[in-house]
Amino acid sequence: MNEMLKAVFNKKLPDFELAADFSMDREIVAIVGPSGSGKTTFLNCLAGIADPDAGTIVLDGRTLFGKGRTVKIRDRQVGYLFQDYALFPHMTVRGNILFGLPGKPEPPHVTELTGLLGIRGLLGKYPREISGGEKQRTALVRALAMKPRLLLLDEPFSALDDATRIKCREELMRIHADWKIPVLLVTHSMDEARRVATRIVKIEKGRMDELPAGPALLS
Ligand SMILES: Nc1ncnc2c1ncn2[C@@H]1O[C@H](COP(=O)(O)OP(=O)(O)OP(=O)(O)O)[C@@H](O)[C@H]1O
Repeated sequence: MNEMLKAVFNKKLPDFELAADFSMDREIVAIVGPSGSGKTTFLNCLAGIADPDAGTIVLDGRTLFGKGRTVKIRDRQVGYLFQDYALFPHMTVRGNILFGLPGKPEPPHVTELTGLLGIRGLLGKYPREISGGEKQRTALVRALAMKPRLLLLDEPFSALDDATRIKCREELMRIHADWKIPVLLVTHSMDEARRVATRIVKIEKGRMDELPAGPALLS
């Protein structure tokens, strides 16, 4: 396996310790587990929002954390779609997407993504003027705008109605087929994990375990 991401680290949380031992290729891996089990903390450590107490995180051969080194968030090239989308309310869809990108002209891949996700007509609107599904698409384009080497999605579809959720999932899978970057998807839904991911990892009280693939085992 061509290992794109390897994360082996520990982080103390109030009630237990997150013990991450995880690696992945250019695939979609679902992270499941009960509320408060450490899923978001795991993503935060990968993104650089939180630091492990000890261990290493290596992405595409580059050490992001460990061996006396902590690469800053903005230098990690990790795209992160937060649980609540976290769009800036005072910025338009275009402003949100291009925030943090150097230079003003819209890069061609952003034009392509906004076209693919059908939000070109919304670029001048503000988050309060668009629907949940449109916010989700905007947040996804923003997470992809800086061409990340790793994409983290924290319950990206949970606030959407069924039809929009199915459409957004399909779009994600199409983008993944195109970009072929590793994608980590936190979800509460086993059904979603099974539909979208090639592997499923369960976190429970900070312990990670790979679940065997196969619908019968994933009820
Ligand atoms: N910055 C923090 N300070 C103190 N405690 C924290 C912090 N971040 C997380 N925790 C605690 O660590 C545990 C794991 O939280 P985390 O958000 O990673 O869980 P989760 O699996 O993502 O939960 P959910 O599914 O509800 O989003 C929880 O008990 C939480 O209260």
